[in-house]
Amino acid sequence: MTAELVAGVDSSTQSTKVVVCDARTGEVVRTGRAPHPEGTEVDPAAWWQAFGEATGGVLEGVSAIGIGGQQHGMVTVDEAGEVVRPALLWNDTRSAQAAKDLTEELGGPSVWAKSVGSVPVASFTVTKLRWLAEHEPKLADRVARVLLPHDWLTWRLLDRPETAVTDRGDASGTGYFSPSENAYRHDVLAHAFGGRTPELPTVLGPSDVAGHTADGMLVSAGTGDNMAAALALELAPGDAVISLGTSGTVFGVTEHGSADASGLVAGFADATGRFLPLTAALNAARVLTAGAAMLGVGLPEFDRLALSAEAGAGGLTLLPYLDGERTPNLPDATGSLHGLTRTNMSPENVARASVEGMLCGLAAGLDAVRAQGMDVRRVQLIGGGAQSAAVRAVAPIVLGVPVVIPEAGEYVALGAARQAAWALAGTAEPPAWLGEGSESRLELDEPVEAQRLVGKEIQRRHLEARQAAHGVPVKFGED
Ligand SMILES: Nc1ncnc2c1ncn2[C@@H]1O[C@H](COP(=O)(O)OP(=O)(O)O)[C@@H](O)[C@H]1O
Ligand SMILES: O=C(CO)[C@@H](O)[C@H](O)COP(=O)(O)O
Repeated sequence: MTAELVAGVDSSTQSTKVVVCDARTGEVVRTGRAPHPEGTEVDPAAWWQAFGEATGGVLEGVSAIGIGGQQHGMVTVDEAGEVVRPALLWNDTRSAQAAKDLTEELGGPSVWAKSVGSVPVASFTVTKLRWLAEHEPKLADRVARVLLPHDWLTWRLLDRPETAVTDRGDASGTGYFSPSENAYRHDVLAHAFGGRTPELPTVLGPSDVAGHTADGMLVSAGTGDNMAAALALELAPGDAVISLGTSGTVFGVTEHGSADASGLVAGFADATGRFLPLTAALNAARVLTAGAAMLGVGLPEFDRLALSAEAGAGGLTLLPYLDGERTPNLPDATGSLHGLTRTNMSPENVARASVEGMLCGLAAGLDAVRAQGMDVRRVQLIGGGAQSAAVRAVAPIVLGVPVVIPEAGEYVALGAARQAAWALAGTAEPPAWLGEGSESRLELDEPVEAQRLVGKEIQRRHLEARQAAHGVPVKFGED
């Protein structure tokens, strides 16, 4: 008997990735991939083209497909179904002032955290709509529908039906959806968008069917990329994920939603009906690629340099805010290197400080989700940056908890495929895909006590440098 096949798509910041899996076991039988253009403002047509390239020749015999996508991006569509302007992505910081204004206008951080689970920063769709209303009002007037990247791709795949769809996970990153009430806050949207009330996609349940393509493929609801990764990893209580892609995210699945008035933790929904408290840094894997480019080497040599330096980089501390920062909320920040001396100024130490600086931001994220009541006993490290040997060596030291690397895989695409298999099966629970396969996870060496102390010292220096350069208060261990 031939296996029934499902496909999952990850339309992330830098590329589209596709996996085709056996619907029963999750075994990957085919893959595809295509790059996205650079920039924080992208014509969605480029994602559609990348989707076509990545799926070309790969979807034969596939019964169902699900799309996971980068969160928050603002896709605006007019009455005729045409895109009004290029999408503003999650890492576009031009709406930072709009985020501040909206936070004040609608009652302050705790009111926002209680009503939509998160305090808006420039990443959230709602702030991008405010920016559009203020800076491009004529274009704003043309907007008939607002979609997220995964909503728009699903809608295109279904040949632009009258009603577009989304899911609770991705909707929770808009800033106008309440994960605890499971309902849009149309009032918040109208306020932000100067009284305009564009149509929003219908929010489907976790295993609902969005529709069928012209050639009969079932399409599932799809979700945001972090929610899709959580679905693939079948997270248990005590498990946190750190994803090192363009963004550096820290998240776990919880039964109860979070409402962090400090704004560090976003109180998202997950893709199973539960919740996904998450911190997101703007600077992750690209800190390593930028570091390697600056030193004039490739990634393997960059890793070798970082690994040949001592832990602590001879006293160098890199604050890696190369693209501004979101957590902490420093949209206009730039990166900086602290503690340079004639003795420690070497390529090895700079490479090491880049890896340590990136991971210190994520360690602060772990402390923030813990402060929201998340139990963190272990970290699963995923995303492109988790392939780095230097990251694998430094992560256990800086994060201070056991770290595992799941078997190499595209976890966002796998989660989207698992959702498609779930919708296809029509069962109460998603198919169990990990089973025995999870044994192939790589458990990284746990640090000895001396390394743990060095890790704490590296983090202390990071937080102190951050305070000195950006005035963010040091709350070591509970940041
Ligand atoms: N071995 C490696 N060392 C460091 N970074 C890597 C390595 N392999 C891939 N990357 C980086 O990972 C990033 C892509 O990761 P990915 O999770 O696909 O990102 P995104 O989901 O944001 O598109 C790129 O910046 C790439 O340079
Ligand atoms: O904004 C967030 C999470 O809130 C990002 O995590 C985006 O969802 C993009 O993810 P990557 O493309 O970096 O994986």
